[in-house]
Amino acid sequence: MEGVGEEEMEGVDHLAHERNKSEFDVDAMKIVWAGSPHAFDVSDRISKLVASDPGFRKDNRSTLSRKELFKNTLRKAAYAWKTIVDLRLSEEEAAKLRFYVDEPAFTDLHWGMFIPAIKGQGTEEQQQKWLPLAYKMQIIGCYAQTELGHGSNVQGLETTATFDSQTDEFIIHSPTLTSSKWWPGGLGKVATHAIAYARLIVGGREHGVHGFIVQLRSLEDHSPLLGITVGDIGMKFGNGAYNTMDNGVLQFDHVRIPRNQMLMRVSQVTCEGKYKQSDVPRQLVYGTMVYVRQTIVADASCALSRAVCIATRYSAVRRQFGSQNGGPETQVIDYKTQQSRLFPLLASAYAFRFIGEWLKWLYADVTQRLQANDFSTLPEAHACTAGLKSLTTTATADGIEECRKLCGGHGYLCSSGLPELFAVYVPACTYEGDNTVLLLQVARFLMKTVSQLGSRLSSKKPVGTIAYMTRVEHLMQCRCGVQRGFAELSADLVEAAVAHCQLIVVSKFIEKLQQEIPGKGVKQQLEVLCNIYALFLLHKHQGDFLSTGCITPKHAALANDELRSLYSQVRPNAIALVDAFNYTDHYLGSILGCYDGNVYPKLYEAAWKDPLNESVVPDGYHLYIRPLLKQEIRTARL
Ligand SMILES: CCCCCCCCCCCC(=O)SCCNC(=O)CCNC(=O)[C@H](O)C(C)(C)COP(=O)(O)OP(=O)(O)OC[C@H]1O[C@@H](n2cnc3c(N)ncnc32)[C@H](O)[C@@H]1OP(=O)(O)O
Ligand SMILES: Cc1cc2nc3c(=O)[nH]c(=O)nc-3n(C[C@H](O)[C@H](O)[C@H](O)COP(=O)(O)OP(=O)(O)OC[C@H]3O[C@@H](n4cnc5c(N)ncnc54)[C@H](O)[C@@H]3O)c2cc1C
Repeated sequence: MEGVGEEEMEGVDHLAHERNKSEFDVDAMKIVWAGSPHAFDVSDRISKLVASDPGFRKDNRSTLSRKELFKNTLRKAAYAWKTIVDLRLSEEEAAKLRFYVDEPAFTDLHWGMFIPAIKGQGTEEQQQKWLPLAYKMQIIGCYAQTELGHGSNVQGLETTATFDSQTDEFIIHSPTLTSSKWWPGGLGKVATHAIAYARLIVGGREHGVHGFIVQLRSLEDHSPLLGITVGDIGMKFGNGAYNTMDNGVLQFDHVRIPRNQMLMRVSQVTCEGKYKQSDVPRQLVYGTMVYVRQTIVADASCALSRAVCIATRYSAVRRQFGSQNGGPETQVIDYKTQQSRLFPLLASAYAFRFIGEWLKWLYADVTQRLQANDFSTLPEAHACTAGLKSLTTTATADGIEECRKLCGGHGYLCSSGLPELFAVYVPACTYEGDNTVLLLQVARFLMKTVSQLGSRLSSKKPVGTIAYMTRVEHLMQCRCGVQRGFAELSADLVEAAVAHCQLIVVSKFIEKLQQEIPGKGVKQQLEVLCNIYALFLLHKHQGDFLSTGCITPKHAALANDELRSLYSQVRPNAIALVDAFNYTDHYLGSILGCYDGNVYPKLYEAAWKDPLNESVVPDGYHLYIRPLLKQEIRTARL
């Protein structure tokens, strides 16, 4: 372009000066972030494969109508599946490919809930029948639990499954409007089968909510089967965003299914109509939700790190005020206020990465124990997955919005990638369990633990977390001490639950640092981030900590001074710390966050691609504006 200055030239790394400041081995940190050299290799290879394939382009999403958007999502899902089959990708590589395609779609629920539900709650025989069909995508499944009238309260679901011993079948029925299944992803237009949750009725007796495999649509022409009314529930928050997903509505009108389509690992119904409850806790029926909650924690670190990567790179590019004698203005990343807003989010992204790793281990451990009928850690696993899902999704949703604000006006452009990221992400605070409802589960668990163990919740925490542990105990004692009911104190108990989850995140970050971490300066950077995460929360909740007496106002002031010092230590490494996420520009989908930092020319170029700029004179000018300008409307009205 005419008069393009050096600072606007393509192919120049406008963040090179920032990258040269790094005090640690970025490639080694990429391995830490990915989890292992193998995980890094898979991630790196697959993200570049997706980024380089025009079949996965996503920069046009905000200009498509809902129907065009949805059809494009189906195209991409089919294209992704073809790529997986043609390249013979492994399950791990296929999951990474769906992740980097970065579009909410029916496949999320097919792979993320339908298959895990059959694996977790189906008998061996049921797994052998249904899993091969599901793995080959010869059936497409969804997870149909929530209803119009009930979501949080699973025991309040109204759909019925009545056993007919004459025909050895269950009759699945929606007795009321509010029993209509409502929200299941993939249900609206695509799924051929559902895991439907219904109240089991055998011989006139109710046995609570169980899961059933129900075919919804013909595998020949995709038409709904007899007794099935199904459709999409309509537009959701944001324009593109989650509207690539067909969240659906479903009504059953006395739909008959064979008895062997009730998921029978946890409990069984015999052909004689006998209900048998295995000697496993009934809550295993909820096992799929526990599984998805732990994946959502890992996903939180991905979403938050994307937003932080965009905001950090742009904060290093953006200059505003502070020019000395005509020199360059100040990079906004150098302002202490920008650092105090941005760097705790950078630290949180790493903290959530490591807690996600630990939770994955905890879930695998509890699953292994369940196989040996050892249910001893199930309550803790439920409380941890519920609480950490709540904590990390709330912090991530708030963090993405903060990153948008950290980018000023340009953060509000779709081309920044932040509005879409926020709109796609925020339902994570609701789905898989409303965050408050889940914290109440944690509060119940804490109450039980306090009553069993006395005041000390657990001594199994690293030294650095004594203040955090004392805070939880103090919050619990203040609430449990008084003789008022759980409901009356629930708002306070939820605060104690949050404090407990923050204690877990801090202690697991500290434990991570006790491991061998290779790479020049890598461990030192993580120690800085761990201290930022811990001290930022201590500063934010210092009222709690001061009331425990385990820190004094002087300590609180020192902590704040230390935070500022830590921000200064992060500053030269900030760009390298977000480069370590190893995101492609395609996956980031953000002009503000592009790797080379060449923001302004890209913003300017993108503007002209907007359909509104296809004509210089906009549609509607001659009909509405010209008459206005020519006073024709005014005289006409007179
Ligand atoms: C890749 C990323 C993107 C992923 C992309 C994903 C796309 C979107 C996917 C969204 C899919 C969905 O939203 S699927 C639908 C999600 N729906 C939900 O999460 C519903 C949330 N509600 C529930 O989970 C339940 O209703 C509860 C836990 C809130 C209440 O259940 P309840 O049956 O009434 O039980 P309650 O009386 O509270 O507790 C009885 C006892 O059971 C225990 N208990 C309760 N639940 C459990 C459990 N799951 N596991 C073990 N134990 C449990 C309690 O601690 C208690 O123990 P004790 O105290 O007696 O010892
Ligand atoms: C994008 C998206 C995708 C989804 N996908 C699926 C899916 O694939 N399959 C599926 O089955 N479901 C799905 N859902 C449904 C989702 O799981 C439920 O919406 C969620 O569990 C919350 O339940 P609810 O809607 O009944 O909220 P409610 O429980 O009605 O929440 C409303 C308010 O009531 C409060 N509240 C409720 N109970 C209590 C209590 N006991 N104490 C204090 N406060 C309380 C909540 O905190 C909240 O503030 C999806 C939802 C969304 C938004």
